[in-house]
Order: sequence, then C-alpha cells, then structure tokens
Amino acid sequence: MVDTKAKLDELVKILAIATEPAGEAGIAKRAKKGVPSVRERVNMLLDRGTFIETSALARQPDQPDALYGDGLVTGRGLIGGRPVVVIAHDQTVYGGSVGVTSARKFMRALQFAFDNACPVVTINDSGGARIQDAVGSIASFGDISRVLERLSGYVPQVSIILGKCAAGSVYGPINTDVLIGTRDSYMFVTGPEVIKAVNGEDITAEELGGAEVQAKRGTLHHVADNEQEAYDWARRYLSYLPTSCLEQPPVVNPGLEPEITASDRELDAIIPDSDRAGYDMHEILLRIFDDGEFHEVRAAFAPNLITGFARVDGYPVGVIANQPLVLGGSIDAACSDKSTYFIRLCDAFNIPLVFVVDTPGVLPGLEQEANGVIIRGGRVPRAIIEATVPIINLVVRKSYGGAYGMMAARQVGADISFAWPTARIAVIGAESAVDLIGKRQLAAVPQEQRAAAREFMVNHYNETIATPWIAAERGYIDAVIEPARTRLEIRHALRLLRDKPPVKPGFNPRKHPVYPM
Ligand SMILES: CC(=O)SCCNC(=O)CCNC(=O)[C@H](O)C(C)(C)COP(=O)(O)OP(=O)(O)OC[C@H]1O[C@@H](n2cnc3c(N)ncnc32)[C@H](O)[C@@H]1OP(=O)(O)O
Repeated sequence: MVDTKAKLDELVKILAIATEPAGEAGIAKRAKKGVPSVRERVNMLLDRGTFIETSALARQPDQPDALYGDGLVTGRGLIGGRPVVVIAHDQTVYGGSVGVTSARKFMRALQFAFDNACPVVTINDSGGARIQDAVGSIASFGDISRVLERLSGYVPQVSIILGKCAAGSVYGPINTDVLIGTRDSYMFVTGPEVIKAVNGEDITAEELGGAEVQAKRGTLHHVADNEQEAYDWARRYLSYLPTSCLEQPPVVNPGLEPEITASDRELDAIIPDSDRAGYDMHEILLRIFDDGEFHEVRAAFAPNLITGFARVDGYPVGVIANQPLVLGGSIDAACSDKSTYFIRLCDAFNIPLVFVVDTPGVLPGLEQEANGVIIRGGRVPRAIIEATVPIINLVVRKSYGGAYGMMAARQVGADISFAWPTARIAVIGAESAVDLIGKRQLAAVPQEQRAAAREFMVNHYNETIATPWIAAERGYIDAVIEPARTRLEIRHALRLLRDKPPVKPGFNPRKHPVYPM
C-alpha cells in the first residue's frame, strides 16, 4: 500500500531542504558576506517569475549526508521574454566547487541550450574542480569544455563572476563570449594562499585578479558596481543578440527620427580645427545611432579603441571606433586583440559592423614590437576579410597607413565606405611624411627659414594629399558625406545590405585558413 500523503509530505520536506542545502550554516555564511542566495541571484537575472529549476535534488550517490544540488543550481527562464539557460554556483555548498554530480547537471543544462538553441548565462562563484572528487572532477571539466566549444558561436554565452573564482571556474568562463564581474570579484588560476605555498610569493587577491585589474587585462568585459548592475548589464547585452546564430538579432523601435535632428547637426562642428586636438569619440557615437544609446563592451581594456553595441533604425550593430583621447587613437597590440574578438563575436551572431575611423596609425616603438603588435595586428584584417556580415566604414578624421586596412577600409572588407570632409586618408601623417620625403628639400632651406618651410610643406600635404577627395575621385571610398547626414546615411546603407548572404560565394577546398597566433 502506498501512503500518498506521506509521499507528498516527504517531497515537501526534501524540497525545503534542497532550497537551502547548507541550512543555517549556509545562511550565516551569506549573511557574513552580505550576498544573496544562489536562487535569489538567478531571480535577479531573469524576468520575474520565469525560473524553472532542474535537478534540484541531485546529490552525490552513496553519501547519506550529501547536500542537495551538489553546489550548482541549473534551469531555464526568460530574459526580455526570450529563453535562456542559467547555471549558478552555490558558494554555500562545497564552496561552489564542481564535482562529478554538479558537472553532470552543468552538462545537462548546456545540452538543453544546444538542443533548444538558446543563450547560456552562468553565475560563477566557485573554487573550480572539487578536490574531494579527485580525477572525477577534473575529468568533468574536460567534458564541460568540449560542450562549451560546441556552443561557442552557436548561442550567446555570458559569464557573471562573483566572489573568488579559480581554476576550472575561470577557464570555463573565459571560453564564453562575455565576462561581467562585480567590483569585489576575483579571478585567478590559483588563489594567493596556493601561490604562497607553491613559490613563496606574497601577493594580494586584488593584485592577482581583482576585478579592476582583470578588466584592464581584458579578461573581464565589464565591471559592475554591484550584483544587480551585473545582471542588468547582461540583460542589456543579450538584448542586442539573437538567441542563436540561426536567428536574426531583435529589432527595437524602427522608424524613429527619419529626418535630420538638432543632435545630428552638432556633428558638423565636432571635429576640432587643429589636427592635434583630441575629442571624445563617444560624442560622435552617441549621435550617429538610435536614441543616443551605446552599450560599451570592454571599456577598461585598450581604451584607445572603443567597442560596443548600438542600433541603426532598430537593428543592432557592433561598433568599432578609435578613441583620439587615448594614445591619439593609435592602434596597438592590445586593441588589435580587442578588435579581432569583437569582429568575430558580431560576425558569429549576424550583427553588422560599423567602423568609425580616426587613427594616426599603428603605435610604433620597442614596447609594441615586443608585445607582438605584428602578430596580434595581423589577425584584425583576417577577421574582417572572413566576416560575412554587412560592414560600414566611416572615416571622420585620420586614416593612415596599416590602420586604414585594420579599420575595415573598403578594399579589406567594408561593403560601403563613407568619409567626412574632415577625413585625412594617406600613407602617413603630414609631419612624418614631410620629415621623411621632404628632408633633402628642407636641408636645402636656410636654417632660419626651415621651420616656416616645414610648416608650409605640412599644410600643403594636408591640403593636397591627406584629403578625402583623392580617395573619392579614384573610387577608394563610396561617398564624402556631411557629418549631419551620417545617421541617416548609415541607415540607408544598412538597408541596402540587409539581405547580404551569410556565406561568401566561391568554393575553396581547404579545411580552414592558418591564423597568425
Ligand atoms: C580544473 C580545476 O579547477 S583544478 C583547481 C582546483 N581548485 C583550486 O585549486 C582552488 C582552491 N580554492 C582556493 O584557492 C580558495 O578556496 C579560493 C581562492 C577559491 C576562495 O578562497 P576563500 O574565499 O578564502 O574561501 P575558502 O578558501 O575559505 O573556501 C570556501 C569554501 O570552499 C571550499 N573550497 C574552495 N575551493 C574548493 C575546491 N576546489 N574543492 C573543494 N572545496 C573547495 C573550501 O574548502 C571552503 O569550505 P568551507 O566553507 O567548508 O570551509
């Protein structure tokens, strides 16, 4: 005979335990740290009331006191009304470490995302592979890595970093698309105590892998002031992406402001008269896309290049722009990596690219050469050439030398290229050009007249060579446009390119190209 009521009572009791598996000790641990519970975290991320948990009762076999959930909460829910899979570590259960059972849950959740072609968001607060599970846990991380690779470029993957994450719990996230850390989070391969024990090095957690440091290294794509901001940032990021590479990104509020606005007209005066004066590129970006909105990604890393998302007539675009306020907007090794990554991210998810160009060229010097500026810079044009999404190129001021191609000149990959009348398109800047090819002429000028002669030659170069007119006359760019018309011209251009096919025509029997790495 089955005692149905007793069974139901047992279920209610077990579910209550599973909701707070570490009991009072877990609650006290969170209270001490001042952090929400893992399920509160999931609910802060998702649309209200949409979370459906899976495998809440999973626990280690053959251990009567094993804790439910095994340190991981998994399930599905909605963000902005669209499905996502969520995987979140419970720091109060085995330190959120990943054992054989939790790894199985992890894999099942990833498989669900694969089968249903929906994004994955992980909330990481974990010391990595569970030491007690020995080879079982490191083997499980191997399994997880293989599934993450299958998902990469197929569905968007976001990692939120909270607390102190180490080892497998940083290598997993770094293989996802975007990492968001709270200001008080840490990422390292091994923590300070292990380092002290292994090589005697005394180092603080902040120096080793604090959020600010990791953002400057490019490991974190955004540092949030608190958990809620981290979840909001992730939600906003996903609003620009399709649920998978099989879909198109969502369109939001098309058709607004079809005529030139007062904000558009401000663009006519934004480039300073002085060639050497800087200005904040954000001021341009905020005026050439919808609603003055720009969702910047990786702001703290290589800030001489800006990357982020915006909308053009409601359709998401990825934006890559030089920042004249930092290193004059020159291109260095770090910003080359930033650019390559962002091109591939957008291309993977059918998001057109808009390059906004004002760069004096590739940053010269020993430090850059030692940092691999050649090999890292070499990947940028490759990524542009391989991309199949529509690409727009807009030169607002300088576009010199190798940087011309690295910012998607039409000959490298732009489908449509524009320049403002203030554009300077040339092999090198005026001063360097005069010093290089005009040195014999200058040497022949009497010393007292040399400075004036040099200035004359610089002006002559700027007025006759480094202009957009030569590029326009010879067909290297498509049009020179009034700055105030830019927002509408980009709209028209992307409308023309809306049906660009996602494959390049022509058969090539190779397996894949070889990258400069
Ligand atoms: C593929 C791989 O992942 S191999 C590498 C395995 N992981 C590691 O080497 C990291 C080991 N862990 C650490 O270095 C530290 O715990 C840190 C840096 C992650 C966190 O440090 P702290 O914030 O000071 O927390 P603390 O060390 O107290 O750990 C919190 C709890 O998690 C447990 N824990 C942390 N990491 C692990 C782990 N990998 N396996 C099992 N338990 C772990 C701790 O034993 C502790 O348990 P308790 O609350 O019952 O005492």
